[in-house]
Amino acid sequence: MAASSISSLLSTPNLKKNPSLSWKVSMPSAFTSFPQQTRKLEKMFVVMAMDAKPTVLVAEKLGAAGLDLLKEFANVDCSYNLTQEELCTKISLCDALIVRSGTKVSREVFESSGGRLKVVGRAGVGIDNVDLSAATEHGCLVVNAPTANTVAAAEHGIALLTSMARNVAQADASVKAGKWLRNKYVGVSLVGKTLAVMGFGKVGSEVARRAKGLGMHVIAHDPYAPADRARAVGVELVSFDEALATADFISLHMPLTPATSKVLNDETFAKMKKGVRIINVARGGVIDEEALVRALNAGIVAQAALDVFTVEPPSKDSPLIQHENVTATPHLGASTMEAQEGVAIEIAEAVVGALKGELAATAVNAPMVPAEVLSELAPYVVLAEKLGRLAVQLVAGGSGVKSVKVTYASARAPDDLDTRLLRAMIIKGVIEPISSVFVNLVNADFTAKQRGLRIAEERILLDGSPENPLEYIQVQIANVESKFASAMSDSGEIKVEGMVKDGIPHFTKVGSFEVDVSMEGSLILCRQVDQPGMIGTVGSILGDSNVNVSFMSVGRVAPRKHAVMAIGVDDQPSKETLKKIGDIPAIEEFVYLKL
Ligand SMILES: NC(=O)c1ccc[n+]([C@@H]2O[C@H](COP(=O)([O-])OP(=O)(O)OC[C@H]3O[C@@H](n4cnc5c(N)ncnc54)[C@H](O)[C@@H]3O)[C@@H](O)[C@H]2O)c1
Ligand SMILES: O=C(O)[C@H](O)COP(=O)(O)O
Repeated sequence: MAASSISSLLSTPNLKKNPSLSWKVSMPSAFTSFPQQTRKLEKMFVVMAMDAKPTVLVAEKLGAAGLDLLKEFANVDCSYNLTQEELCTKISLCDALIVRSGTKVSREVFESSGGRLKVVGRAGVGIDNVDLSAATEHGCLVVNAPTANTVAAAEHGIALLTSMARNVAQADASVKAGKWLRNKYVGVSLVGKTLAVMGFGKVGSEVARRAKGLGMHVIAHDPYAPADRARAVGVELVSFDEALATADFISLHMPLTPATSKVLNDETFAKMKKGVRIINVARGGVIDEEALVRALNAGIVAQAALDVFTVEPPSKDSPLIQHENVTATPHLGASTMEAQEGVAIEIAEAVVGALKGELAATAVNAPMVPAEVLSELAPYVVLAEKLGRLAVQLVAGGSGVKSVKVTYASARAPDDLDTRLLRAMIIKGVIEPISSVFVNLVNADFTAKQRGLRIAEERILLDGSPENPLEYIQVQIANVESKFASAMSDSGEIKVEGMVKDGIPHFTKVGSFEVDVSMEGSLILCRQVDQPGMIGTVGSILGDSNVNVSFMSVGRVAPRKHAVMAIGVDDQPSKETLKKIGDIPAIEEFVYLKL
């Protein structure tokens, strides 16, 4: 593939005004639907012959500066507090929709749009309220505003920390009720106390800076953050268990992902210092709320200050909300004048740009590249992203994900294979599973740099026929510990490798073990004593749990020594099923990875 054809991937498609029509927008967008990697690539050139301005539905309050920007370009319908039914009715007349966290943009909304909806703008960071798969399948771009409310969220986290420590909310309510209970609301000091920041990203690092200013000793847990970045602000990165065991205060700032769902639960509360205090301005789902009530009643947790909840708004009668040691705010982390003006401008610019057919740096399910360019690279793009996902999920700790080395083995001459697209997808695969950031072709290198992630690329020129772009791709992550020791190379890096077979991405090597598994669904890796019956034993456990196996392969360095079994599964096995596999005597280690 000539380098020049790739450069067009990074350019902004020109908007062609068609004089024959009052307005014509061509939005070149080709989405590779990663969840269905084998899905034939679809080229979706959306042509909107517009006799009038596009219509933008603003379904939640948006700052005036953003509304003014939108009105210069489109008809703007501000309709708040719509029911799902009302939203589905209105959306069929709209070209763009802007929401915050309070509107569920479900598959039904995209279906009701009838193909007219071209972009959804999330005026904030988290897009867990938007059905991304449905958006992509319906050719709808999703953009967000990932940075404008960071400081606001951090300030709210500090506000909750300090007001909780001094019982401000409870004391205020009692004074307003005509009481004067000075002895009841004796608080605790912050200076010298230990704050554990769980998730050292944009918000978490800003909270850490402010807590240091309050004289607190700040530690952080974030398996993926570079240690030197934490040290730069006087924060020590520690293990999850160490954070729980030593913190006087715990502040949550990780995204809601399958790995962080209910990460605070009965088991982890039991590991905390008695009397710990919890702050959550991330996502409600990272806490098992019933377990938190139990921990509060048992005195394990002295107080909790919560801005986010698994169901919003929470029930007024919820035991958590009604608990006297809980301070609650209605998801106010981003609710400052300044933050709301910032996200409003950011999202308005992104939505207008998208309607003009421009690639947006804050696109979440970005249009990858025109189909004709991807037609040759499509399976390798999916392979690259999944290898990145595989590698980062194996990280167990260490000094953070700072250095990723990518090796491309190809018989193609260097200038006949532009790897920028593959590089972007590997960055996407490494960052997205551990962050609320969404990586696309436009922002990949910026996002990596922002997180202190260095990507080194190497080529191996192979002999043989150059008909295939690549023989294999290898991804290595250095200076980290691995959840699966067998994934470590002889030189101490996590190493995974893959190739494309018959158009399907295959996982072909982990550490020094050769395997061969189609990269569909999810993956179980086991290292076991190489002996007869292992495939059957593991297969039976999965079968008994109704988990369908898509692929199974065994790699070994020498017979009757050790082997690695790689099992592709269509469904996520339960924790109990995975435990049964781990309990097989011959299984020395295993790990479950979502692709
Ligand atoms: N309450 C609010 O109004 C409000 C406002 C802004 C952001 N948020 C939420 O706060 C969260 C963080 O936002 P951000 O902008 O800082 O995101 P970010 O992506 O910058 O930071 C998230 C950090 O979490 C880390 N992480 C991922 N998995 C982890 C794990 N298992 N354990 C520990 N750390 C882990 C990542 O490495 C990353 O550094 C998001 O969920 C976002 O939606 C809420
Ligand atoms: O993810 C975010 O940006 C915050 O949760 C803010 O959500 P909001 O826009 O509903 O305030």
